[in-house]
Amino acid sequence: MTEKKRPLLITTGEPAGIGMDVVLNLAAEGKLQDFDRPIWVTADAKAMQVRADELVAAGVLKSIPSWHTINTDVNVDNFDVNLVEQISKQKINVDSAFILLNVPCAERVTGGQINIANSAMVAQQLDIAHQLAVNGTVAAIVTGPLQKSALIDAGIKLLDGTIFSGHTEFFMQQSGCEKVVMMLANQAMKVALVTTHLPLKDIPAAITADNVRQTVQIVIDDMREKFGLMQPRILVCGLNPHAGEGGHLGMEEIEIINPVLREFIDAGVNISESMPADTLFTTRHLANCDAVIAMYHDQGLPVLKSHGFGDTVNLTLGLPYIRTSVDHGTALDLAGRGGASATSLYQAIVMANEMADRSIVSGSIV
Ligand SMILES: N[C@H](C(=O)O)[C@H](O)COP(=O)(O)O
Repeated sequence: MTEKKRPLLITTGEPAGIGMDVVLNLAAEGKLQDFDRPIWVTADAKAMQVRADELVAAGVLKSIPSWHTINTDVNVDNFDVNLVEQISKQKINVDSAFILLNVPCAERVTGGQINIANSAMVAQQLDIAHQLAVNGTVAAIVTGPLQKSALIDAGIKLLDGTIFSGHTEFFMQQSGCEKVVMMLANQAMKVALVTTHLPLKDIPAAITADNVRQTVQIVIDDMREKFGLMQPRILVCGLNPHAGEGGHLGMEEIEIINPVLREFIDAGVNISESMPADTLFTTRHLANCDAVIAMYHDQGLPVLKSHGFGDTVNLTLGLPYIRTSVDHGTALDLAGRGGASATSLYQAIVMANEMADRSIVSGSIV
């Protein structure tokens, strides 16, 4: 038997949401065994069992998939080494769909009901994921949905002391990166963002030459490294309607965005100057483009999601490891009841697995 590759780690995120449901759906369909990598999943073991029972009772799962539970304690020294040793000593049934890393909740979980007493457990899953990925114990992280407002209400902060605004910012700060890029991808297009989770009023000030330059460079680097596209064709949205209409509808394109883009064009990169977003996102342009860079979240993502919500993957470029994610939220009304689609999670695992395989071939990660 050939040795398996390094594991992929899935975080189930908010326990009251559908994160556990979609993992169970894939496990029950045997789809977690499509990969020649072990699948590790962070969740509360008791809540996972209850959720599986609920999904069987709801007729969603025909039977409960088999998994193997390992208790985790992120506070012990060499947490990741201990974990690998613990797992290697266990006799794990080959039919186990996944290894569950038990991250206990403070209070009992009820599907659909957010309880901020359990938000620390959500953050702990991200801590575990970061540690295991940054040390190379796992090949990639695939994140399930969390409820940002619950973490904020629980007072959970990012490393820099600001409120919790998303996985993207969390992993960026934990990794000590000055800048990462949020990209969402589906069959129709890939869209990267210069700014992420900011109020609309704060966006113009965040469109600086440095920010645009760093975003473009990270997109180029990761299109090469993670997608194997050595000469990516990139189109860039302006900030203002009509990309500023020659300065009549805003000056950011003339003063900030285009000068930076011309640096890349002069260096031989296949990238546009800023284009009106409404015409950029038409079939004619998208047909000749590998990635779009949008200036802000709701300039790019509604277009992308309208072309494949449910089959879209969210990924973070510029991190020292691979992180992909589902495109949907916690769908509290569906937790434990059925109706949650696991297609985005599956696509996120497929993409993470392909990226991990590509990094082995290119030799950038052993
Ligand atoms: N902007 C993301 C989306 O539209 O899917 C979502 O808010 C998740 O963000 P994080 O991956 O940073 O949590």
